[in-house]
Amino acid sequence: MSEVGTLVLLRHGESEWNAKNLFTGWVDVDLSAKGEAEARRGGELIRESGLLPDVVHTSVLRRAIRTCEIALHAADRHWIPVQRSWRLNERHYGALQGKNKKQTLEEFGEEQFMLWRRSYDVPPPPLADDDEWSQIDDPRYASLPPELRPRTECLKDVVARMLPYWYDQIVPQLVDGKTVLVAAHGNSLRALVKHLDGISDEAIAKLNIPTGIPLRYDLDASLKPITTGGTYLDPEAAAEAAAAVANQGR
Ligand SMILES: O=C(O)[C@@H](CO)OP(=O)(O)O
Repeated sequence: MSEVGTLVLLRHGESEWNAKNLFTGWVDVDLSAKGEAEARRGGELIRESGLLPDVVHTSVLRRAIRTCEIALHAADRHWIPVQRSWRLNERHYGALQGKNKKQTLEEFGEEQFMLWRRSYDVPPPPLADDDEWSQIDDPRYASLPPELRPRTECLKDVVARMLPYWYDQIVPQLVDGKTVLVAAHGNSLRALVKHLDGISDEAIAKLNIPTGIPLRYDLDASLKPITTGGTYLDPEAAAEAAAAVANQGR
């Protein structure tokens, strides 16, 4: 049992671009039909486990917002308060946004591909402002000062922009004893898990988070996980799906 509230992490269900094997980042794609079903199943797992969230946090991207809605509907918790922040967005994938993962692997080779995809501190080249997949004119980021608006990010950058939200918005609710659901993305959740579990910059490269399977973290009074790595509500499906994420591009 947690000494504070319980944290539940949920990566969005499969997106249309996950299905097409495209780097996505801040591009605002929808869920695929399979992703909608995964989100529903995620909500059912939440309901069956009795882990009923008091509050939910999402990114400002459609795939996380819709996953949250579908899952909470299935869990009969559609009415809880929602907070959204760009700080929970997927990693901005820079010039890789919109590119096919397999073609990128073939063009640049395994080493460069994995550096861009999973190294802690090597960002892809920046995305040009006039690129069709740029978010530079997107009204949802209009109030962000220029120095906070990424044109590319590595995981280290995601940790740096996500942590203020963790400390200011999520931690106070956990300390208050709430069950807090965070519906976000593969790499923004990797950033959070790295922080929670104290994973090294090298070891984080091997961690992949599957779509649509809730990951429960019980925390002690100092916000450290009681079980390192947390517990997936469907561990077998999570192991299989995480291996599939690791193999994308092949
Ligand atoms: O394309 C992306 O934005 C992410 C998540 O789908 O991909 P990856 O797992 O390759 O970091």
